[in-house]
Amino acid sequence: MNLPRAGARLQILLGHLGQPSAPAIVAQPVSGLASPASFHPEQFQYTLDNNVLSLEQRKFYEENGFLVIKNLVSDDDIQRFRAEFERICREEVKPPGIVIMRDVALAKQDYMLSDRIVSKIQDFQEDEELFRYCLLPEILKYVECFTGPNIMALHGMLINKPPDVGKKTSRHPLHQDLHYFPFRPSNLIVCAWTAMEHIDRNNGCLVVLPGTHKGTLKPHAYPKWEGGVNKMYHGIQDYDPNSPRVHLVMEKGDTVFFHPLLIHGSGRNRTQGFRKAISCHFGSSDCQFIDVSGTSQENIAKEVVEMAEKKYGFQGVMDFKDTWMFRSRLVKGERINI
Ligand SMILES: CCCCCCCCCCCCCCCCC(=O)SCCNC(=O)CCNC(=O)[C@H](O)C(C)(C)COP(=O)(O)OP(=O)(O)OC[C@H]1O[C@@H](n2cnc3c(N)ncnc32)[C@H](O)[C@@H]1OP(=O)(O)O
Ligand SMILES: Nc1ncnc2c1ncn2[C@@H]1O[C@H](COP(=O)(O)OP(=O)(O)OP(=O)(O)O)[C@@H](O)[C@H]1O
Ligand SMILES: O=C(O)CCC(=O)C(=O)O
Ligand SMILES: [Fe+2]
Ligand SMILES: [Mg+2]
Repeated sequence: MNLPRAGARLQILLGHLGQPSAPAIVAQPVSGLASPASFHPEQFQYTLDNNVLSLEQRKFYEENGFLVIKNLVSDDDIQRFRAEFERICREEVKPPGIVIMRDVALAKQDYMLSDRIVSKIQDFQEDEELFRYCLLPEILKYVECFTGPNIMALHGMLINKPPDVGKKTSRHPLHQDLHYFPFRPSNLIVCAWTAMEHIDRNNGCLVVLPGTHKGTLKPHAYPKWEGGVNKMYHGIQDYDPNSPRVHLVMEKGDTVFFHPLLIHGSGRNRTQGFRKAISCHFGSSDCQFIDVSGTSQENIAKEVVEMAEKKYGFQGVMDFKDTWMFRSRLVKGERINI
């Protein structure tokens, strides 16, 4: 078999295929995390006991499902991520495993690959320069409040939201990131998302529906948008249109941590600039894979497996769980289940 460059982890994965896989657990309702040492054990379900968050911050996350930390990532680091992103767009470096996405409205313009057509890069775990983001102590310090000490980087993205060409394709429909993930419990997963410049409603800031992390995972599908929808940008069909929305205005370096059930999206970019953010999903390595067969996640599982088969050029050997197994990397503590 022609092994892809995605590296050792994929080889290890393939070596294990055909052997009995780790038992999958079935999706279960989210139960509260025991927090024996907590002062108010019954109060905290979404955060772990720690000395990092103030009581006020902890209560805010519990209630709202997100927390913004101002000025967390330095200008120097952001400059380095930007420079590496530009190198990748110019194809000066080609990190294995990376997935480059163009906006659907720009896809058919056959420009050379450049930072003016790339809307997002996914899976930068093999790019040591971008992966530095997932290792930053100031990020991990907060991540640990949600995941505990054994931390996996599950998925990195650098988002380069393009100016909207008038078709509104630059929007990201309202969704829950958990839709993409075959592991649980959800409370041990968190996204860190850092603004790489000033971001507000003009260039398409993050929009969140506070408190929705207390709900369940909703069915997702492609929104019926006239101007087209980007590949895999599934959205929630039946969200309450009157549910209060918060537009997160952020400065360069500000970082929001949010729960994978929090309903969020991002609006149209009305400026001529490419709005940049860098993010990573983290999870506890104590999480366990679930079998998504027969659940609302079946549609995305099928798409991701098809994409992975296309990318790596073989069929029928990978399932949804495998695609996640070889992309994730340990960043702190010990690797246990995932
Ligand atoms: C294991 C490897 C797979 C990993 C995949 C990544 C999985 C991501 C899941 C993680 C979720 C994390 C948490 C939440 C994240 C929420 C999201 O961001 S979901 C959005 C993620 N989507 C992607 O990452 C898509 C990745 N992009 C691609 O794979 C490609 O860019 C592509 C969209 C498939 C196009 O690739 P390519 O074939 O190289 O491009 P072309 O040859 O130019 O076009 C072919 C064909 O596709 C049309 N097209 C191009 N771009 C898009 C687009 N953005 N949306 C829709 N359609 C697109 C193009 O028009 C061509 O069509 P034609 O009819 O065949 O001419
Ligand atoms: N018709 C729609 N269906 C589904 N999601 C939508 C729709 N219109 C907007 N959204 C999503 O809802 C979120 C919030 O939209 P909202 O209109 O409040 O803000 P915005 O689009 O960011 O700002 P503005 O309306 O000023 O452009 C965005 O994530 C957007 O992608
Ligand atoms: O537009 C953004 O930066 C957010 C995108 C997002 O929510 C996602 O990719 O999961
Ligand atoms: Fe998201
Ligand atoms: Mg709008």
